[in-house]
Amino acid sequence: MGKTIAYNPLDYPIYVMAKPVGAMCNLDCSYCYYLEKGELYRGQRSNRMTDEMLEKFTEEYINCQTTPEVLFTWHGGETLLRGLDFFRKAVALQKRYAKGRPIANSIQTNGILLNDEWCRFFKENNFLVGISIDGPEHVHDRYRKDKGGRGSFARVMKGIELLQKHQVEFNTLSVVNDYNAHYALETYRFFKEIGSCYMQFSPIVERWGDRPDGLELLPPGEFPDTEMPPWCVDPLDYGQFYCDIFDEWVCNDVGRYFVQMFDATLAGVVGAAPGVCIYGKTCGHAAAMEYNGDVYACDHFVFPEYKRGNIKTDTLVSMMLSPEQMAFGNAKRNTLPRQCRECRFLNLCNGECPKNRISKTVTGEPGLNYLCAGLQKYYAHVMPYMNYMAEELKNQRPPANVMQYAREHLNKK
Ligand SMILES: C[S@@+](CC[C@H](N)C(=O)[O-])C[C@H]1O[C@@H](n2cnc3c(N)ncnc32)[C@H](O)[C@@H]1O
Ligand code: SF4
Ligand code: SF4
Ligand code: SF4
Repeated sequence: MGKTIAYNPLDYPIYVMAKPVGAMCNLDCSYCYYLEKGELYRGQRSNRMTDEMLEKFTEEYINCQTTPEVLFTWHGGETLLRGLDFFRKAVALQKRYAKGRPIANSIQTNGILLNDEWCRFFKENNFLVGISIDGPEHVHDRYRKDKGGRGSFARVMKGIELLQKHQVEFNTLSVVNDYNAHYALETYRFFKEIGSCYMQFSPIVERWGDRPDGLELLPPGEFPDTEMPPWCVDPLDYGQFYCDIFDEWVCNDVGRYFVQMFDATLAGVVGAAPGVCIYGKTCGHAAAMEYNGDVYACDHFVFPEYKRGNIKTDTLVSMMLSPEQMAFGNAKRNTLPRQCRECRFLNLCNGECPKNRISKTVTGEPGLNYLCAGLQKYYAHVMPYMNYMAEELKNQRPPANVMQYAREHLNKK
């Protein structure tokens, strides 16, 4: 595909998560889906984004946004390994090409390399920092280890203390795996204690396989009966994890702590957009760009068959509006099995993420989400409280009123 369209002609948001470094990290988390992507770039001289690529991306990314504000999202590998100078250049380039438009930056990191200098930079430039931490020490260190097999908890906590010292805005990103699924309340309370007001919990759902390109984790649709790594979460445990956290949240924490899943569910109940692709009707708006400019359908679909092109030869708009990418995004809705189409929670769940649709329905139809049983358990559990909050919102009263109702109701159970 040649470079044709440079400006976005549609009211279609385009997000591209950029990777300043490829599959390079100072940790070696057992469950990491990303480190093996180095196989796709074997033999390359470097896996760091060049300054030229950064400039090209910055200019084009700003120009293709239809909203006044432009949000840059930086991910890795370990994002901070690209060094502070790179991000100083990034901010300078953003200023140059934004021509007065507001710019926001969010960066995802394991937190190990944070020091005073990084934190000052984040504070001065208003970065939102996402920190990966799975819970208290025994939970976090279960899988988030370094290459010598040592847990990384103490180092991450030092990083969080530095962020707090410099008053950098941060949120936490955690996985839900076979282990911490059983420590829901301990994990949630730990995050409250360390001052994480915005929490996101992502399930681990992976399958092992043997692909000719050297990748060992599979996209959906391939090798249906293959083995799952032991750190994957059981669907019902996943549902219970959220139910346990919800009960504490709905009695005490509404309006003080934000859990992405609860916000998305409430949005669905009031008929608003969920704010996160996973629970949306369609997806495909958020691509991932490798350090060398290769663009993939989504960060969870970095496989050669989902590559949309390279920013050196194709524009972001032509890649994001390509028939393949549009079909990818619409497939989220168009390939739902009957069980989902007839599900009473469809408008909230929308079949969750297509990456996790690796199971079959009771009638043997493929494409059911692996987490379905847990999702149903969660939605059934929270519905009375979500409906209560929706009613309060409709009557222009604070949704936090639900706490009184929930305390009375849950205590009776
Ligand atoms: C791949 S890392 C890259 C950024 C950085 N190194 C970090 O750890 O935050 C991004 C996020 O993906 C999560 N993650 C890693 N492997 C995963 C998997 N198999 N399933 C779901 N999330 C995973 C990590 O815990 C982390 O929060
Ligand atoms: S720190 Fe991030 S990139 Fe590194 S191994 Fe862990 S999850 Fe993967
Ligand atoms: S595949 Fe999943 S993570 Fe990727 S855009 Fe779609 S819903 Fe979001
Ligand atoms: S809860 Fe299960 S059946 Fe219902 S929409 Fe979600 S995945 Fe489909």
